[in-house]
Amino acid sequence: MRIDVISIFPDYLAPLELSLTGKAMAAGLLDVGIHDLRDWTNDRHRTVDDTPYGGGAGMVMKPEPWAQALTDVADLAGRADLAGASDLAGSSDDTQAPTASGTDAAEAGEKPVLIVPSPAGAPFTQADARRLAGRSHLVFACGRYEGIDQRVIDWAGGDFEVELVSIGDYVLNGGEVAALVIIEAVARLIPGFMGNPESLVEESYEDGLLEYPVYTKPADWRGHEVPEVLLSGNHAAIARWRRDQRLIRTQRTRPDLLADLPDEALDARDWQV
Ligand SMILES: CC(C)N1CCN(Cc2ccc(Cn3ccc4ccc(-c5n[nH]c(N)c5C#N)cc43)cc2)CC1
Repeated sequence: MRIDVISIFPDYLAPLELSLTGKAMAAGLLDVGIHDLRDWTNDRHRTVDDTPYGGGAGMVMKPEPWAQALTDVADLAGRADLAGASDLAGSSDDTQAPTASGTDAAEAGEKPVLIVPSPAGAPFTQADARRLAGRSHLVFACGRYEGIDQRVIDWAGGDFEVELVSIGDYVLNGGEVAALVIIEAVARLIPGFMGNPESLVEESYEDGLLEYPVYTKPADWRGHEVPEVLLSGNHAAIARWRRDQRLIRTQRTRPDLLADLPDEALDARDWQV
């Protein structure tokens, strides 16, 4: 998979080089290009914003730099000679060979997905992460100010599959944090990304239930003891206890998730809180 991120604060995306994402890049599972939108401006002040038509507070991001940046970045999956890409770990120069997936996708005519974090976006879910993990080229447009001129979104539909997404019902100052969240949620689902794929199976939101509580040594910590069943060695009882804990936790914290589950998933046994 290739991921490109365009932002006026490219350093915001530096955390992608850490931990698993960094390892995935080094392993060639993931190619990440971080781009400064100002590289596609033509004036001395590298201007990316202007006052809003119709008046109102704040500034709006100009369309032309975005259109030029997106056009160049869309080609990246198929070409390695484009300047402006400050590719992260695993390939610091611009001559990085395009990833097979990226090239194949471009040749196969698969459009890159343009993900535009926005307060007006559709809620981003685990199902979206799973879906996007199957794509070859994701491009993130990280806006700032009052947002990006709407005509960019309308224009981009020709070369991209455009998705406006929101990571939650709270207000951020820009799209970079959302891009980091979405990239982490997606990248960890790329085959080979997580050391132990088993750890992806019983996860919150994967099957509609929150995960069970976890414990480690010591068995008695400041008078708080580990539930006895977990020390019993009875794997069937442990599995049943964990399942019950997931149901109890979900009912307490996210009853809305229970409503979406098929009856057979709710287990006839007595687990109600
Ligand atoms: C002046 C007056 C009337 N109002 C002023 C606030 N306006 C809404 C408004 C609010 C903040 C921003 C800042 N911003 C710029 C790009 C950008 C991308 C994502 C997000 C974002 N916020 N929350 C999320 N879950 C997000 C995601 N994903 C925020 C972004 C942009 C726009 C509405 C108008």
